[in-house]
Amino acid sequence: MHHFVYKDGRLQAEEFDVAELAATYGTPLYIYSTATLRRHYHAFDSAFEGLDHLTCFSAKANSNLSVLRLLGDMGAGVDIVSGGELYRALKAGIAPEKIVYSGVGKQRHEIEQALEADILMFNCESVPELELINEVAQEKGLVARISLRINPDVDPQTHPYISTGLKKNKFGLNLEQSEEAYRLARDLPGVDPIGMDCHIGSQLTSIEPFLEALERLKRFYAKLQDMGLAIRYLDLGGGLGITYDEETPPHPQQLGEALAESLKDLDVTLILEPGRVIAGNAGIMVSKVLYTKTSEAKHFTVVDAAMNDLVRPSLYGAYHRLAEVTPQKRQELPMDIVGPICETGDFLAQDRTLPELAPGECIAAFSAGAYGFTMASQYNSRPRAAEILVDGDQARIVRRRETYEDLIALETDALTGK
Ligand SMILES: Cc1ncc(COP(=O)(O)O)c(C=O)c1O
Ligand SMILES: N[C@@H](CCCC[NH3+])C(=O)O
Repeated sequence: MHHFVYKDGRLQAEEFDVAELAATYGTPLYIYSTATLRRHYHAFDSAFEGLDHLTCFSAKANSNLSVLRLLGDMGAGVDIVSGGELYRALKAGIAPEKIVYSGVGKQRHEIEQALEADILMFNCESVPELELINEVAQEKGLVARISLRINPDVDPQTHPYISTGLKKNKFGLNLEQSEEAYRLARDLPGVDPIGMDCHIGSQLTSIEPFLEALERLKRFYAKLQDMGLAIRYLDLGGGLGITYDEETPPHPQQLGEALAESLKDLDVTLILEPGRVIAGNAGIMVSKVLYTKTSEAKHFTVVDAAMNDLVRPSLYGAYHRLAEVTPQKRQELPMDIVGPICETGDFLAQDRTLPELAPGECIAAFSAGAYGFTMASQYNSRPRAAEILVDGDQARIVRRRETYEDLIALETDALTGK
């Protein structure tokens, strides 16, 4: 359920008319709904009520400061994968003791930054990383709380680019390597192994892969206990899918119940790192039709948003529902919705049957609240879109549209030095 619905034949974002928002703030435009973010966070977090748990929103899905703050105010922690995300999380007022840090390429300066901030734990993904965390912590006279990211070799049955828990993926350590690494961690003075972590992939539409991964982790947990390690946190990552088209992912409640059953004998705090399931359907991206044209093979609708604004269709062949902001009765036909970027792969949809769209009208790409703006770039020197957050009858610009000056702000002309 989200708060982008049609009323009297016009798309609304909570109490706002989307066409009016587009006219006021310009396009392409990301619009997020406060009520939907709150609703999704609450639905997710309350699905684990009764379990000792911490929900750490995955900042990579939507790292806008206002979104992080909104979720933080509801009690969320944050899952980060870079120093930049740590910086954002702290700026948004997230308590360091609710921050977990994953990623295969943490650098010394990022480790220092996270140690200084005193985050809850590092989800460590290799032995050299473990050794570096130990070294940096010792230099600072600190002890880093860590878990190891275990790659349980479970097929999440999702797009190959977003599977992360298969043995061919770069993430984490396999069970055998993890055992070795925990032995090492136990003896290193600069780290305190307090947790186990895994994240098997994104946009999962069934519970089974989560449970399979958990079973493997539980067997491993027993081994760690025998090794004398006091594991207090079990981080199961994120990954719960959403409906973009006709997918029917489990409700968080179903995941909560299944995990509660499986975890009942374990004395650990469960950490969850949901991203998409909270933010995905809490945002839309609105663009304006520029031109239409028909070749021998296809009808094209050219809009002012491109792959630099929303890359998921180009990158994964991902489906985003597209619909008119002010629908009218007219002929439907198959078309490609394409952007102005000079790449054949620049499309929001291919061979999609939609009403014949007219220049000047707006269309909305739904389910764009996660991995939408965060994956945007300035390719083709296109200033990035504005982001607005609506809350009932209030709308706030939470990131202004970039300007041409922004495009060159960090550059120096080698000739003039300016
Ligand atoms: C380590 C980690 N945690 C959490 C997430 C969030 O995943 P999702 O948005 O599918 O919930 C990701 C992304 O896949 C991730 O890599
Ligand atoms: N960016 C991806 C998800 C990858 C998640 C990061 N581990 C998407 O748009 O679906």
